[in-house]
Amino acid sequence: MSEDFRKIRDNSPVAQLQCTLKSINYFLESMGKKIDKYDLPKLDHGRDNGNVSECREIIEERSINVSPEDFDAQSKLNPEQEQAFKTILERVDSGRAGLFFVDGPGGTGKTFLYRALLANLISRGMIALATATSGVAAAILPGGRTTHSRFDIPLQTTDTTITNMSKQSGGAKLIRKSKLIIWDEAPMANRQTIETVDRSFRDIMDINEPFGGKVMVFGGDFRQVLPVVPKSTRVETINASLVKSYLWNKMEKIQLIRNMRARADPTFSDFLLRIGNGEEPTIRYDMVLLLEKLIVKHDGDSIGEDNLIREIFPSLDEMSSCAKYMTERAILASRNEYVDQLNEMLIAKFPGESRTFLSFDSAEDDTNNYCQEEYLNNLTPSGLPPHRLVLKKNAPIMLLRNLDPANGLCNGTRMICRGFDNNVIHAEIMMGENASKHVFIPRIQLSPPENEGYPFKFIRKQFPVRLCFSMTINKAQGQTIPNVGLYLPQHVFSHGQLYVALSRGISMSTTKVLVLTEQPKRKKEHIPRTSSIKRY
Ligand SMILES: Nc1ncnc2c1ncn2[C@@H]1O[C@H](COP(=O)(O)OP(=O)(O)OP(=O)(O)O)[C@@H](O)[C@H]1O
Repeated sequence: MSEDFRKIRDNSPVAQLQCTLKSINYFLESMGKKIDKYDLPKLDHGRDNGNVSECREIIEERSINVSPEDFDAQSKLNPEQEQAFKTILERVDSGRAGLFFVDGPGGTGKTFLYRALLANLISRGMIALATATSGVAAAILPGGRTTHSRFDIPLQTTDTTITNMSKQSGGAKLIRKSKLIIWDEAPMANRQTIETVDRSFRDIMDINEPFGGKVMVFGGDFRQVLPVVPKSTRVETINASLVKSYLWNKMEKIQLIRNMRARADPTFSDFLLRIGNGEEPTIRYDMVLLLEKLIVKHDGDSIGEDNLIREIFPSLDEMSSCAKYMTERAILASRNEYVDQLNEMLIAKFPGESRTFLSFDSAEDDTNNYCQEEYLNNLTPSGLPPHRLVLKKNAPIMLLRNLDPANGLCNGTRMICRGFDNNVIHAEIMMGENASKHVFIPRIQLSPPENEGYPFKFIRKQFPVRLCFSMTINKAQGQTIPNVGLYLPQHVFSHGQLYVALSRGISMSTTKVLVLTEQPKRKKEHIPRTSSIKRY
């Protein structure tokens, strides 16, 4: 690693050493560890290594390769995408400021458009940054990073906060050099987070214009999931939305309208659009009727879950080692407990010998030992791996931490478990720019977020992964899943959730829904059992 830094012009041995230590520290911190705990030369935290960081961050950006498909995307754009592409490129080439919002229902090709833009600028030697609110959305963009890690945004933002990037930092230098910055899944971000970045950019650029006069492209779909504000009312959630920001009216809106994901099945894409826009008529109790073709049938003799699994994962035994087969399918559910239940069923059916990895759980500051280990083992905080992690070779797994975003290891990255040892998992990345890359995942210490509400600091040492035959609807946002199942033992939480889940699919015949909730009765019309879902 230090070799990389040696190549940098004017880098003295001391700076080279500090650079290397800083890099190691960066990786260790992402695993919840501190460099000071290791027998290494001392890292000078106060040192201004802006030059060095600049080089590291800019070198990283400059090393992004444009894939031939992304380059070709420019010639495949549909008319609305092409218009957007031209408008944004003209703004970049003119050197003027630009603030855009690309709005389009799921599958209308927002990500496709970003990839075409990035390919064009990067291949002309410019720096164009791809960021997204969620790790999953970031992982499918070339060089994609979460906005939190890219802009060093504090966890708690207010109407006055700024980011942790200093004006001299490498991050700030990267911003100054960037010709275009993309922020995907912006509707999922709290407006204060976006405003915090705006204030920082004005400071970094020394220009009191939105985002310091940069060309910014925000994008997303307000029909999908909105910002998560813990324990908030509906009004508070709406107030946290980007549309309530002083920036919203300044954004030039670009509309994409054609569903490119489900373009081969117009009946399905029209149905999705009606669900997304809230135009699908409700029957009773705010329910919408799902088309018969989507429904997985079950009766007293068959267990619905088994039928759903068979629909989405046919011939599991023969296909278990095929990466393409695994990438193209998943069952979505609204809650972690349902996801766990389906994953347990699927790993039991999956061929091969299983290995169980138990976590080491502890409670910090619990000197009287009130928290028994057994109790801690039973806790299932969101975002943490299970205490009992059962793995098999070739099973699909999902990463739960941003271990190394620059190399595609983000919270939400889907991988295939290719092997394991006591303290390491060998995995192959399934999606995005880093697909097919082989990586090693260590056991690390993980804690739930502060607002999870435990009266002690809970620490779990485990591999930061969970099985992902099934995943939560939120985790699937932004992905195309050609064979998608939706498991609904209870009604979805929100209208957006149903829409996100269904719009991952590409056609009616490869999208299947298992509804186990009680159905409302209608007097005259026959409503197939299991065909309606509550909507808010
Ligand atoms: N112009 C196009 N030509 C061919 N395929 C396209 C085109 N635009 C999009 N696609 C394909 O359609 C699918 C959906 O596109 P994409 O993921 O970009 O949509 P999105 O608007 O980002 O969706 P979401 O909101 O769900 O994240 C992808 O498989 C993509 O490759």
